[in-house]
Amino acid sequence: MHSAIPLTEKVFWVGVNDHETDLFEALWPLPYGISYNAYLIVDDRTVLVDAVKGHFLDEHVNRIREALPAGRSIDYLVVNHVEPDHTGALRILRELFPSIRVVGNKKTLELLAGFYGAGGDTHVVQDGDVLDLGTHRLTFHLTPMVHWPETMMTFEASTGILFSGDAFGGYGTVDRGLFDDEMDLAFFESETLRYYANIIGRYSQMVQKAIAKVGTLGIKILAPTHGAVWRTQPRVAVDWYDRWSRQETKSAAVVAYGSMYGNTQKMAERVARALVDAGIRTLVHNLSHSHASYVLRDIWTSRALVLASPTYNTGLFPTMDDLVRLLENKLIKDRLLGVVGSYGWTGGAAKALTAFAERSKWRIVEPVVEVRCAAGDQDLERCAQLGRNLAAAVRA
Ligand SMILES: Cc1cc2nc3c(=O)[nH]c(=O)nc-3n(C[C@H](O)[C@H](O)[C@H](O)COP(=O)(O)O)c2cc1C
Repeated sequence: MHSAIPLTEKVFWVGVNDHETDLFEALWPLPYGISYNAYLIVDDRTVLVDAVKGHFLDEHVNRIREALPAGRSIDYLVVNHVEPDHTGALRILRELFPSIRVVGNKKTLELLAGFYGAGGDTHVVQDGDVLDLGTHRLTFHLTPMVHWPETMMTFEASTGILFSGDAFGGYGTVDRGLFDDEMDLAFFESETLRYYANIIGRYSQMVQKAIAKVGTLGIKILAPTHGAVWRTQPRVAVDWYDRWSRQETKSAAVVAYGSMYGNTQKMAERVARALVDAGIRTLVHNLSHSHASYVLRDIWTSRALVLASPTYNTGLFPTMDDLVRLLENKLIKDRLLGVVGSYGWTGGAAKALTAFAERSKWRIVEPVVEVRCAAGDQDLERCAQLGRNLAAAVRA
C-alpha cells in the first residue's frame, strides 16, 4: 500500500496519489486524480527531492521511512518549486527529521519563509551549483517562471535523472503505472496537455528557455512533480512540451458556444458542420456543459476557433466571458477566429468577441455572423460560409 518505488537502486519515488481533491488549484477538475511526486536519494547523504501536499503527509512519510536505511535520517530537502502541493508537508517534515537542510535558491527560501516561517537549516544554491552526496552529484538549474519565480530543476549526473518540478508533468494519478512504459500514453498525453494548457501554458516562453537549458544534459530519466516518470522515452515528454510551448497547432478547429434558448447553438452547429464537411477535425463545446479546462486543452493545439455567444446584459454570455478572459490570460497566440453572435434588441456579443480578437492580434475570418433573434435560412448559409472560409484558412 505504501511502497516506495525504485527508479534506480538508490533513488526511490516516495510521492502520493491524490484521488480526493476535486479541483486542482481549486479550479481545474481532476477526474483521474493527480500525483505529487517526491523522490528519495540514498547515498552518503540522503536527499528528499520535493515533498507533497500537507494532507498526504502520513503516506509520504511511510514511503520515506520504507526507503531510508535503518538509522538514517534525511540530510537535505531540495525544493525545486515552493507551491504548497509540494511543500505543504514541510513544517512537519522538519519536526520529524530535524537534520533536514532545505536546499533552494534565494527566491525559494524567501517564499518558504513567507509561507511557513523562517527557521531550520538552509543551503542556498545558485544556477549551476553542485551538491556532492557521495556517488550521486546534484546540479541545480534555475528555470524561473516554469511556473513560479523560484522554480528550478535538479540534475543527477550518475543516473541521468532530471528532477524537473512541474515542467513535463501532467494530471492523473500514478497508481495506474508510474513509468512511461507502464502507462496508456494516449490517455496520458491528453491529461498532460490539459495540465499544460491549464497550468503551464501562460509561461510557454519560459518553457522554451528551460528546454534549451536542460535539453543538452543527457537526460535518461525525467522525474517531474506530477504524473509519469519517463524512464524509457524521456524525449517524448520533452517533445510534447516543446511543441505545446511553441504553440504549434494542428489543422483542427474548436467551436465553443454559449446558448440559453438554442438560437446561438443552431448557428454554431451549422459552422461546425461546414468545417467537418470540409474535412477539418472539429471539436464542439457547449460552455454550459464543458469545463473550461477541457476547452482550453482542445484550443491549445487547434489552428481555428469559433466563438459563438448570445448578447447577455449588453455583453457576452457569462461562460463565454470567462473563456475569453482565460484565453487572454493564457497568452494564446495567433489563431484564426470565427465570430458568431445573436441578440434580441441592441446586441453586443459579436462586438465584444471582435474586440477580443483585436486585443489578442488574432485574425478574424469573415463573415462575422450576427443575427437578431432566431437565425433564418440565409443566416444559416452565412454560418456555413464562415465554416468553409475557416477550413480554407486552416489549410492555407
Ligand atoms: C437574461 C437575458 C439577457 C439578455 N440581454 C440582452 C441584451 O442586453 N441585449 C440584447 O440585444 N439581447 C439580449 N438578450 C436577448 C438574447 O441575446 C437573444 O434572445 C438571443 O437570441 C439568445 O440566444 P440563445 O437562444 O442562444 O440563448 C438577453 C436575453 C436574456 C435571456
